[in-house]
Amino acid sequence: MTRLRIENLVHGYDARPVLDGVDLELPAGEFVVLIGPNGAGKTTLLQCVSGVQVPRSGRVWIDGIDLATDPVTAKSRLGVAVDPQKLPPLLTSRECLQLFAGARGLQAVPDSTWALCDALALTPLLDRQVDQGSLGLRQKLGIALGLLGEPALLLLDEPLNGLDPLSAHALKQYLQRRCREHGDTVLLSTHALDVAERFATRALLLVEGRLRRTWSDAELAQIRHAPDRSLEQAMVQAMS
Ligand SMILES: Nc1ncnc2c1ncn2[C@@H]1O[C@H](COP(=O)(O)OP(=O)(O)OP(=O)(O)O)[C@@H](O)[C@H]1O
Repeated sequence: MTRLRIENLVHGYDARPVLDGVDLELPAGEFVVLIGPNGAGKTTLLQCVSGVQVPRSGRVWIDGIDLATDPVTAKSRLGVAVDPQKLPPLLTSRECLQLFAGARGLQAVPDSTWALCDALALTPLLDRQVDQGSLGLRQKLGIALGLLGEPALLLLDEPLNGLDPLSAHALKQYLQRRCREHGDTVLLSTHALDVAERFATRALLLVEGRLRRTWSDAELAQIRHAPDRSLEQAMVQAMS
């Protein structure tokens, strides 16, 4: 089953082109890491898939549903981390989770979300008001809220920035499990190349709005097991 299909996606801001004809097809169960230099268009690409940006042209299907013609159903399959700046400041983290669960049509916050809160060391802080939490805490809450209800396609834009190493590791393991055990698909942008090397089943290099290079699961495994090779080195080669 194809979780995400993108066809000839073009987007830009004012007269400036940013995405220059992106084609992509991601099957169920893939953990895909999007890498590329600053300004390559990674956030813009994720925002075109999540519907935050309306592309100038091209099409996006989520679980076979056209984002342009049936955005409500398409977005119901999506999990997108909530921006820590946009969380309700006066609610506690627990109240935010309950509110978002209701908005997703759930009777209660699912056990899987509480388990993620545990893994991210968020549980002891759930009754603290959002505006009294650290940025890292708000970021963890934004991730837990975005992944609530076990959506099939998870879009995460630099989710590891600001997370302590233990929480970052727990999140990577959680995402890997979602892909392996539930057949969910993750598309995660990052500058942390170890995520691609150690956790991903595919890495994509975006340069100037175009997908320049893809590393398959087998290629990533080769890089992982060769002491003299690294994705950093492979990325530099692909860029030159
Ligand atoms: N809202 C916006 N209005 C105008 N230009 C924008 C906007 N958002 C992004 N851009 C520009 O689009 C280009 C791509 O930005 P984008 O944030 O998608 O890149 P990125 O690959 O995510 O970068 P980074 O790795 O630095 O986060 C950049 O030149 C950026 O300045």
